[in-house]
Formats: sequence, C-alpha cells, structure tokens
Amino acid sequence: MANTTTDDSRKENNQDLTLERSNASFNINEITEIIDGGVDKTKFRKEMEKLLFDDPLFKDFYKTFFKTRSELYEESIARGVKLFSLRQKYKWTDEQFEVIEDLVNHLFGMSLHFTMFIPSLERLATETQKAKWLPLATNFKILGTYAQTEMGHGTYLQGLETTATYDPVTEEFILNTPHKSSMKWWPGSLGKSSTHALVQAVLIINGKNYGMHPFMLQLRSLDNHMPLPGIEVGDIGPKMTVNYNDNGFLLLKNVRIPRQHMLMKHAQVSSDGKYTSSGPNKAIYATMVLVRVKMTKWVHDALRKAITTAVRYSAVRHQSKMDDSGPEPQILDYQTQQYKLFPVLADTYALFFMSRNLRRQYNRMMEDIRNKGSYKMLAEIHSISCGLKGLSSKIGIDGASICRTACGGHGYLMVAGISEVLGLLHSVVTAEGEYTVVCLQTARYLMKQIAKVSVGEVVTESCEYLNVDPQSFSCPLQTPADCFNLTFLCDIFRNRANSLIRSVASRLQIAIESGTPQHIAMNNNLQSLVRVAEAHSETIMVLDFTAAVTSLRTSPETIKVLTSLCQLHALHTIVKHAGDFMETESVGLEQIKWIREQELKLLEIIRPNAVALVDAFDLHDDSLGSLLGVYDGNVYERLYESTKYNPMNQNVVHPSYHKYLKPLMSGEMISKL
Ligand SMILES: CCCCCCCCCCCCCCCCCCCCCC(=O)SCCNC(=O)CCNC(=O)[C@H](O)C(C)(C)COP(=O)(O)OP(=O)(O)OC[C@H]1O[C@@H](n2cnc3c(N)ncnc32)[C@H](O)[C@@H]1OP(=O)(O)O
Ligand SMILES: Cc1cc2nc3c(=O)[nH]c(=O)nc-3n(C[C@H](O)[C@H](O)[C@H](O)COP(=O)(O)OP(=O)(O)OC[C@H]3O[C@@H](n4cnc5c(N)ncnc54)[C@H](O)[C@@H]3O)c2cc1C
Repeated sequence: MANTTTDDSRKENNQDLTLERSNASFNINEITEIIDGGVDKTKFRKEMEKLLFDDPLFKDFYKTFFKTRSELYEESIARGVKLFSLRQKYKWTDEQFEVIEDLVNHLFGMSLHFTMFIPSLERLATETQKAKWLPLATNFKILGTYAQTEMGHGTYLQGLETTATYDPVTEEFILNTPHKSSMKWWPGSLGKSSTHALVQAVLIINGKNYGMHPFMLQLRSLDNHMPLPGIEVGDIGPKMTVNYNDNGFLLLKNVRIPRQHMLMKHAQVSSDGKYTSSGPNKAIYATMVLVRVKMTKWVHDALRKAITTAVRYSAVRHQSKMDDSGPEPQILDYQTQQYKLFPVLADTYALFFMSRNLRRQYNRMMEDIRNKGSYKMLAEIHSISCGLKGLSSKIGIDGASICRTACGGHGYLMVAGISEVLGLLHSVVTAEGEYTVVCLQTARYLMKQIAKVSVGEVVTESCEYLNVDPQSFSCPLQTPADCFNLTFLCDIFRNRANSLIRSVASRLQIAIESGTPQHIAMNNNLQSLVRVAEAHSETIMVLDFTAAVTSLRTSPETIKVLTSLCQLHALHTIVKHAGDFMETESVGLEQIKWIREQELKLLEIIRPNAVALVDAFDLHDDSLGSLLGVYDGNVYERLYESTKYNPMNQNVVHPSYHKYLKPLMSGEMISKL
C-alpha cells in the first residue's frame, strides 16, 4: 500500500492511480526504507515533513514560480533563517540536515554556509583557527560563503588572479583583485547575505607566487551589514534557475587581514614570511571533493522528482486511441512512453545506489585522514567523484528533459516542476567542476593506472578490471536470455572500459614516442579521453547497482523488481553506446539485436510496478513541487486552482488594455503617429 506522506485534506485519489497502486507486486515501504537508510530514518524524515510542511513558509512550492527575484530572495532568506534556527533548536546532525535540504529542494538562503563554508573551515583550518571560527559559524554569529571562481577563471585554478600579498611589517595579507577578470564572480550567497567569505587567492611572499591558498575574509560589518572598506560586493543578476540565490561578485582593493586569517592546516606562513607546507599539495581542494560527492546524490534527488511527476502524470493522462472501439488509454500504456520513462526510472535508482556507495567510500577516506593522517585514498576518490559527478549530471539533464517532453504541453508549465529540476541540474553540470573538465581529471587518473598495469604495478580498486587482457575476453551472451544475467553485463561493461582506456593510452604513447609534443598529443585525444572517463563511470554505476541488488536483504518481490531496473539500466546504457560496445568487441551485432529485444521485454515487466516504483521514493507533495505529479493525481483541478495564484489574473482586465490595446482598437494610437 502507498505511504501517506501526502496532504490527506485534499481530494479523493484519482482512480487510475488507485488501480495502479493496487496492482503493485511488492511492498513499497521496503524500498522507501532502503532509500532512507532504515526505518528510523524514514520515521525522522516523516516527522520533518510534518514539521516543515505545516509551515506556510515551506508549503505549496509551486507558488514560488509566480514570484519576482527580490521576493524569491527574501523568502529564501526567511526559509534559511527558519531552518538554521530549527537546526540549532533540535541539534540536527549534518546528515539529518542533508535530509532537510533535500525536502526543501535546497531552496533556502545561505545554503553554502553549511555546504561549503563550514566544511572548508573543518578541512582547511588549524585547530586554533577552528576553535575561533567554528563556534561563530555554527551559532550564526558569522555567515559564510566559498569565493573561489573569478570572472576570468573558474576551471583553471592555477590561473586565479586574486592576490594575497604578505606584509611582514604589519603581519598582514593585503588582498587585491587587480583586474576586472580577477573579481570573484558566482559564489552563492555572496551578493547580499554573507558576512564572511572563504576566499581562495594566490599567495605572494617577497614577490614569489606560491599558488592558490584559502583566506578568511570579513566582507560586511556585523552591525549594519555594510561592506567593509576596500570591498565592493553585489549580486550578479538573473540566472537560468536558482534565482532565489544571491550569487555574487566581489572586488577587493588593498584589503588588509591579519596573518592568522590564512587557513593554515596544510600550508603556513610564519610572522617573518617563511612558507612551509604539509600534507598533499591538493589538500586545499578538499571541499570541492566533498561537494562533488554530494552532487551525485543531489542529481538522484532531482531526477526522482522529475520521474515521479512524469510516471504519475502518464498514469492519469489519457490520450488518443489504440483501438477505435476502445477507450482512450493511459499514455503510460504506449510502448514509446514506457521507452522514454522506464530507462529514466532505472537510471534514477542506479544513481541512488552509486551515490550511496560513493558517499561511503568518501567517509572511509575521511576517517583515514582524521584517524591515521593517511591521504592514500584521495587520488582514487578525487578521480571517481569527478567522473561520477559529471556522468550523473548528464544522466540527470537527459532524464529530466525526457520527463519534460513526456508530459506534453503541461510539462512545459513551470508548475509542472520539471523545468525547475532541469534548471537545477544544469547548475550541477557546470558548478564544482565543469563536465568535460572533471571527466578529464578521471581520464588523467585512468591513464596513470593503465601505465601502472603495463609495468606490473598494483592498480586501485575502481580500476582492477585493467588487470585483464581484453584479448582474452569473449562476449558471454550466448542466448537472448543471457542479456538478463547481471554478472555477464558487468563483464561487458568492464571490457568496454578496459579496451577504450588501453586504446587511448596506446594512441597517446605512439604519438608522443613519434615526437608529437605531449600537450598536442593530449589535445588530439581529448574527446576520446572524455569518452573513457564516461565508460569508466558507467561501469562503476552498473557494478554498484548490481552489487546493491545482489546483496539486498529484503523480500524476493522487491529484489525482483529492483533487479529488473538494474537490468534495464545496463541494457539501455549499452544501447545508447552500442557503437562503443561493438567497436571494443564487448558485444557483437547479434547480441545488440537481442539486447534491444530484451529491453522491450523489460518494459512490459516493469509496467505494472511503474507507479509503485515512484511512490517508493515517498516524496511529499510539497517537496515534489509539481502539480502534474501530485500524489492524489487530481492534476486538472490543481492546474485550474493554480490560475488563482497567478498575478496575471489579479485584474480581470489588465492595465495594459487601457494603456495600449484600447487606444489601438479605437484608432487613437494610429491617429497620434
Ligand atoms: C520542483 C523543484 C524540484 C527541485 C528538485 C531539486 C532537488 C535537489 C537538486 C539539488 C541542486 C542544488 C542546486 C544548488 C546550486 C549549486 C550550488 C553548488 C555550489 C558550487 C560551488 C562551486 O562551484 S565552488 C567552485 C568549484 N570550482 C571548481 O570545481 C574548479 C574546477 N577546477 C579544478 O578543480 C582544478 O582546477 C582541476 C581541474 C582539478 C585541475 O587542477 P590543477 O590544475 O591544480 O591540477 P592538475 O590538472 O594539474 O592535476 C594535478 C594533480 O592534482 C590532482 N588533483 C586535482 N584536483 C584534486 C583534488 N580535488 N583532490 C585531489 N587531487 C586532485 C590531479 O589528479 C593530479 O594528480 P596527478 O599529478 O597525480 O595526476
Ligand atoms: C549555479 C552556480 C553556482 C556556483 N557557485 C559557486 C560558488 O559558490 N563558489 C565559486 O567559487 N564558484 C561557483 N560557481 C562557479 C563554478 O564553479 C564554475 O562556473 C565552474 O567551475 C566552471 O568554470 P568556468 O565557469 O570557468 O567554465 P569554463 O572553464 O570557462 O568552461 C567553458 C568551456 O570551456 C571548456 N574548457 C575549459 N577548460 C578546459 C580544458 N582544460 N579542457 C577542455 N575544455 C575546457 C569547458 O569544457 C566548457 O565547455 C558556480 C557556478 C554556477 C553555475
């Protein structure tokens, strides 16, 4: 039976949805608990939904679509302040706060305070610095952001131009953004809200450039919020989405800060200007790794909203006829609709299991760093998280676009909620490392791993498949039924990635050995390098999903339905990249035909459980933020109701009629020309 997180005061459930729900072959609560992480966590989430969505500040998400930017900003600050106060009152942990962030769609002001500012202090500050700033930050005496990107450089951190020049006489750093291109541009909550910023700037001592380092900078007075001397700060303007957020710009002119305001956990400057460093030189990039890991889960959160909307709407929407004498079918019954939506549904689940595993690996790495001072896993986690952040954002954008179009005209309305999801996903594909750029980081790592294999060195866990010689591989699919064998499918993914990696590595080696300068050889293979990063990341996703479904401790019915999704995720990914799989002889032409047939069979298998599989995400209507995807399915009534909130309908006759249309129609306008 369905969970009861929706607003019961509303109408009767739509009959189609009721029937769909009664047809489910499994207990949706089992999946809900897996996704929440256990019964207690489901209970906590439901309590939080009650707490939040009884409050008008967090209710009826769709009304935000009718607001101006300034109203959106103000409302988001009110939400942020409420959430921060509740966090303190109830002593929510970071993990619990992440649940809250998801419930409210990250739609609250100052979100970077907890997403980046505090984690940066935790990772980059010394114990003394932490003792000073963390209590101020966690008690909201200071509100912070992460200011790294500049107008001229976001990707290439070695090209940053903001300078922090050490003055040993006063024991201060002097901060400057010397050119227009050096101004900080993009940091969230910088424009109007933050009192402080973690500024990444190039450290200069005695004229020597030591590269990017983190500095704590107070931006605004704590009395009246005015910018401090030498600081110009403001909002960068309307964006594709996240318009509630005051992403900002920042210019600095000879702003002096005490020496102790450089975050010195990994690098230190003594009072007489001596530079020392400890730990790996990329340790100052630590916060970016954390956010990339989190983003893979954010993509799952976003995509499950889009797919819930699209599947439920497809179950209540009837259109056209399959058979002249029959009724208009649910659009979900068209094979084409299923082929659009079920692979997205499968991807959404794949994203969940992948992001859960990535987070676990990240947590293990952090434990190693904290307890043993060991950074051994850092390179591996950096490489995996880059590729998976990139891949998940691509899957998210593609999937949400499909959901949008699958909802026809109504899907184009903002109140359908999918455009908002899509816009948010577009921010994820770019922020925290642009897609191509992060893929290339993964590819760089893969090239190093394959070089290790060639000299008999041990490779890291995610690359173990490189130890196999692709020459010894033969496609394990002997019959169409083999296409459902997850062990076979995993081997096929491993072989495709292995072959692609080896072939690019060998092309690079040949080019370099024949005298092509390394940077030219790299550039000539850049697209292939992105492709190997994608292949590697897709392999990880399939392996993670398979490992999860084959080790689940739940009912056979639930395992069965999740296994079908895992199979569909793998088969659909093969079909999307059939060229790659055939080129690497991971599958043959015959197998591709079987895979296509089996994919269609899976649509039929999944169809009876489609609604239950999105219900299992157990999204509260106020979190879903879509009038097409509401739990009760009364879509048309909701759409009509929404016109009441539309400011365009405030006056029956709009003032522009009197100003323009009437004079045109009466001839007055033309006679004036
Ligand atoms: C209905 C509604 C429904 C709605 C539903 C919605 C539901 C929910 C949806 C939720 C949506 C919410 C939306 C909120 C908005 C978004 C907020 C996000 C905030 C974003 C904040 C930011 O955006 S903040 C800025 C991030 N800005 C970058 O991300 C710069 C990229 N650029 C680099 O990151 C470096 O520039 C780059 C390339 C590594 C090269 O760095 P470089 O040049 O120094 O290094 P090289 O390439 O030379 O590499 C040298 C060696 O360093 C190694 N290495 C490099 N990085 C390393 C590292 N991190 N850790 C360890 N090792 C590392 C490498 O592996 C090499 O190792 P080796 O030598 O052994 O090979
Ligand atoms: C919503 C949002 C929120 C953000 N929040 C913050 C924040 O809080 N703090 C902060 O500091 N920053 C923030 N940013 C900035 C963000 O981190 C950068 O925009 C991002 O890292 C991309 O860098 P860029 O803009 O320089 O893109 P560019 O690097 O200019 O990318 C443009 C194109 O150039 C290509 N390209 C660039 N370099 C290479 C290369 N080496 N090889 C191949 N192709 C390349 C890219 O693939 C891309 O196609 C935010 C951005 C967004 C959109």
